[in-house]
Amino acid sequence: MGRRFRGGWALRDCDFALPAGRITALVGPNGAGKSTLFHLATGLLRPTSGDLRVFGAEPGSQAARDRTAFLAQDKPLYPRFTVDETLRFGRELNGDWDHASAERIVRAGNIPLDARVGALSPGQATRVALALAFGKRPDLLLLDEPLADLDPLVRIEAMGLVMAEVADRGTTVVMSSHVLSELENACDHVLLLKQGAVRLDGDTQRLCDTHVRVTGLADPATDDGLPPDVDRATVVEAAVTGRQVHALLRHSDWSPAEPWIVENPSLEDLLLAYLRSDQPAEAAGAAA
Ligand SMILES: Nc1ncnc2c1ncn2[C@@H]1O[C@H](COP(=O)(O)OP(=O)(O)OP(=O)(O)O)[C@@H](O)[C@H]1O
Repeated sequence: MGRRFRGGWALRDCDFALPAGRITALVGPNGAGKSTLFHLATGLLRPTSGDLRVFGAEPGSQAARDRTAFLAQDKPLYPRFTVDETLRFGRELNGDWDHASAERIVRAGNIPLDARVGALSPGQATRVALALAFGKRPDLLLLDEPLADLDPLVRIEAMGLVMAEVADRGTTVVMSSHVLSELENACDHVLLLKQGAVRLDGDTQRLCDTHVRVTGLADPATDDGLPPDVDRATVVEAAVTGRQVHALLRHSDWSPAEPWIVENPSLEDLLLAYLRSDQPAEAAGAAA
C-alpha cells in the first residue's frame, strides 16, 4: 500500500497487519508518514497504490466509520460549546453512543459539564476529546499524538485513561507518539515508519527479546569496531566511543564471552537504534 503526494511518496510499499485488541505504537521521525497513515485508515485519504482495510472494510465506508474513532493532532472541538453540549453533539452523531461512559471520563477529570470548551486547559480539552472518542464505543481508536501538548503528569493520566478504557473493552488502539519512554509500558505492538517505509513491525516484548545490546572493547581492525566474525546483516547500529563499541544486534547467534556486556534493550533503546539506523528495512530485519 502506498500514498503519493505532489512532492513524492509519503508512504511506499507498506505491508503490515496490526493486531486486534492491542495497543500499537506508531513511531517515526517528522514526515515519516504517520498522519498520512491515519488519514488513510479513516478514509480521509485514499491509497495511490494497493489497499488498506479496517476490520476487512474499506476505510471511510459506513461499516468502517461505525467502528473507528480518530483523535487528530489538533483535536478539533467547538470552543463555543459547553462540555455538556459537546457530549450531546457526540450522541447525536453516533447511533451506538455510550453517554454514561463519556460523562464518567469527563467527571473523573473534575471538568464541569457547563464549562466552555474554549476555556479548558489543554489537558482538560484532551480529556473531553477522549470522552468523545470513547463515547462512540469504537473498536478501533486512532490517536495521532494526542498527548503532545500536555505536561508530564497530565500525559500519564491521559495515558492511564486510554489503557483503562482499552482493557475494559478490548479496543484496538493505534497511537503515534514521539515520546518513546512513555510507550514502554503502554504498548504491546510497534510499527516504526521511516521515510514512508515500514522499518520495524512486531510485538514489543518479542522485539526486545530478539535483539541484544552489546558493549565491549572496539576492534581497531574493523570500521564499526565489532569483531570480524559478527554477521553484519544482524547489526542495526554500532557506534565507537573512545575505546568502546556499543551496538544493537538482532537475531544474533554471536555470543561474545566476557568482558562483553550483553543485555536485551529497552523498547526505547530499540526504537532509538532503528530511528538512527540508515539500514534498509530488509538488512535491519524489519519484520521480527
Ligand atoms: N496533504 C499533503 N500534501 C502534500 N504532501 C503531504 C500532505 N500530507 C503529508 N504530506 C507529506 O507526506 C510526508 C509524510 O507526512 P506526514 O504528515 O504523514 O508525516 P508524520 O510522520 O505524521 O510527521 P509528524 O511527526 O511531523 O507529524 C511528508 O513529506 C509531508 O510533507
